[in-house]
Amino acid sequence: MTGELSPIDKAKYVAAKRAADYVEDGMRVGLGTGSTAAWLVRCLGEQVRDGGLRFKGVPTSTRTADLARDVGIEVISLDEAKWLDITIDGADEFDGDLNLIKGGGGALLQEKIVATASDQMVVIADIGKEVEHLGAFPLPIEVIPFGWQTTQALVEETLISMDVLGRQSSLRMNGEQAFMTDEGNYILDLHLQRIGNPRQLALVINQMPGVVENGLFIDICDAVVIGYGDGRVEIRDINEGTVEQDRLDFLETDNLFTDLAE
Ligand SMILES: O=C(CO)[C@H](O)[C@H](O)COP(=O)(O)O
Repeated sequence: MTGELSPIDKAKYVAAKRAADYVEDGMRVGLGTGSTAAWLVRCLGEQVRDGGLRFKGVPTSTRTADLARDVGIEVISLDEAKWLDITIDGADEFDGDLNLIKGGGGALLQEKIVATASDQMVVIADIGKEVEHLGAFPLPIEVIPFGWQTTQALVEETLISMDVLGRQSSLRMNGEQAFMTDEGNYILDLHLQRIGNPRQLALVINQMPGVVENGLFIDICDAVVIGYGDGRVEIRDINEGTVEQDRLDFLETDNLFTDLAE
């Protein structure tokens, strides 16, 4: 494994590294899913092993649970934790109101449940995830397998009648098979291009029979830690705007990769 990261991975890494500072001894922490969240889990694992950090993690997917255990984080279920101090997770898009599209990794249901059960949600993202209007990234919706094509037709007809759907929706695949979520459901990706009213859309989609949840996170995120490929990080807070601009170096990255390769 090489120690050299691409600019986008550097951006993800510095965002995750900075966000790890939010975690304090004794906290119950929601751990997101995806490549940026994986950096966070590795950074936190390092602090547990080398710095004596003690916290309990609630993963948002089996992937994150496996990684968290591998790096030495104590994993508990959401029901054991009951309520969380913070959730830190990635996103596919964030806008100026810190509304999000999530679910590119297919974990949106657990991610939304865990984030909503937290005192605060902090998103970690490279600057490429910032958008003026949500929707260029296909909006994932989780549907139950029973009658999924009927659900898909209902979603399409409703959204076309609302002038929201640009193109068709597609069933997410995993090779030849339908992609299956941790809950045994399917994902439909909606190709919308631009979402004019995300709040209304989220409500409309969730009212349809067969839909379990959608990937719009409205009024859930409190702050975004944004990483840049040159090592800069910026923190945007929902109430106070940009609250921090800093620069992290990458010296520790090589250690992290060496550790992972061992
Ligand atoms: O919502 C997610 C998983 O369901 C991820 O947080 C989102 O897809 C971002 O992933 P990445 O950090 O790999 O870009």
